[in-house]
Amino acid sequence: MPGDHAGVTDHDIRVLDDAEYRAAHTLFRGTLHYPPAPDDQWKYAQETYDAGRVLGAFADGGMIGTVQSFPSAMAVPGGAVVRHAAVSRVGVRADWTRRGVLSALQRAQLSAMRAAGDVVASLRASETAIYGRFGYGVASRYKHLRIDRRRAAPRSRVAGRVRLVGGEEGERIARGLFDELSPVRAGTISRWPAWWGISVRRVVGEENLRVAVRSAGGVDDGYAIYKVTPGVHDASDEKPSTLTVMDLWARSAEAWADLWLFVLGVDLVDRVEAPGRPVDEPVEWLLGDRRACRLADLEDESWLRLLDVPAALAARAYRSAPSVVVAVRDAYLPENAGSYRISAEGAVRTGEAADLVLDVDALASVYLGDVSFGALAGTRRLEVATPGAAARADALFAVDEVPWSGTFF
Ligand SMILES: CC(=O)SCCNC(=O)CCNC(=O)[C@H](O)C(C)(C)COP(=O)(O)OP(=O)(O)OC[C@H]1O[C@@H](n2cnc3c(N)ncnc32)[C@H](O)[C@@H]1OP(=O)(O)O
Repeated sequence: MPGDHAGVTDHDIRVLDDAEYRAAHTLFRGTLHYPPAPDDQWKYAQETYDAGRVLGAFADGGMIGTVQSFPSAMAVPGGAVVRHAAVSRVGVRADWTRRGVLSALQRAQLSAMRAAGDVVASLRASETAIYGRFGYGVASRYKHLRIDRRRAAPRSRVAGRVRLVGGEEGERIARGLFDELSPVRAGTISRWPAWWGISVRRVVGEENLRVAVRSAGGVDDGYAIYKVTPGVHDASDEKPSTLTVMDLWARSAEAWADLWLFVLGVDLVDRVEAPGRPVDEPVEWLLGDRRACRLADLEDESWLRLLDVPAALAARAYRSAPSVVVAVRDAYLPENAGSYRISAEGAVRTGEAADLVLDVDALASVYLGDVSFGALAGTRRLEVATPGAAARADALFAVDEVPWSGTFF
């Protein structure tokens, strides 16, 4: 497959074999300005390379760019779960950027993922300018909470039992609970087995991760993975002792509250940081002083790509409301382009005139319910051909819970 940006065809794209994964890993890390992974890190990273899912771009006899994806599934509004590719490790060598190498890699990867039966793909973007052109739209956001633990004054105490579980047993319990609790909320995904190795097991020794498991009546029903970075309390160089919540999932509101009360109760901690949390998580309501809990950041989380638009539209549920015809443009996967009639019964292709016209990245942004058609119309991200159509679409696409992924990759 030759590269095809602005007529440039000076590089080739192909699927890598396992002898080439380490070079791809080194290339990607280099684009993020990291040195090659040492052997003890590579041991975990190499398990995340899947046959057929890693592409490389080649020129002058060497690798100049790479992309890959992990096999996963994603929950969509209404509770259905669709095949999902978690796209990651996107990089082009600095001496080959802005010559269409990523564009060619994207074209090849998008087609390959669709052909393999993935319905959606998602990624976490290093920069916001990169992925919209390839059809990815922001479809969920997360918040980063920063809690002054010494002011927080929790209003209640742990009601069930929370215990620290070390080693393999802690990971085993966390994985079991996670697999039950995700994918469930729209936007949540399944984690591929190697995720746990590289994101948890590798980090346990390096960063002193702790796994807290909550139970009631002898049944485990939630967990939190956290780490504590001891502070410095010299008058000249004050740094707070910080507990960071890495992962927290619970089967019930009771379990959720207990896990938060537990982390807020760990001694010799000044600050609790919780990045990557759902936008609607009501932590401040647990506290006597709600101002101890600050919103440190609100960021784009999932950049979603609808690979198979008819399948993705058919998979999600719609509310009862008058139907609407949506026309979709898709430059990279033209088989998705066309009009779809969306009603409470589902979504079907149609030849009827469109009420709304939008690009596939904008469709991805409304798909899980994070933003409304009305908001996109107001910001000129979609064309309204029939007055009132954006409100009709919003009634159909309405969701009860804001989408969230909760898995960083
Ligand atoms: C999911 C993840 O892995 S996120 C990590 C992404 N990787 C990085 O951030 C590592 C550092 N950056 C890089 O490796 C490269 O700059 C990449 C991969 C982001 C882009 O690769 P390139 O080969 O330069 O992209 P390519 O030449 O195909 O660009 C296509 C278009 O996107 C634009 N573009 C690409 N990257 C950027 C960027 N970082 N900022 C602004 N515009 C960009 C180009 O200008 C071009 O626009 P045009 O079509 O109007 O000319």
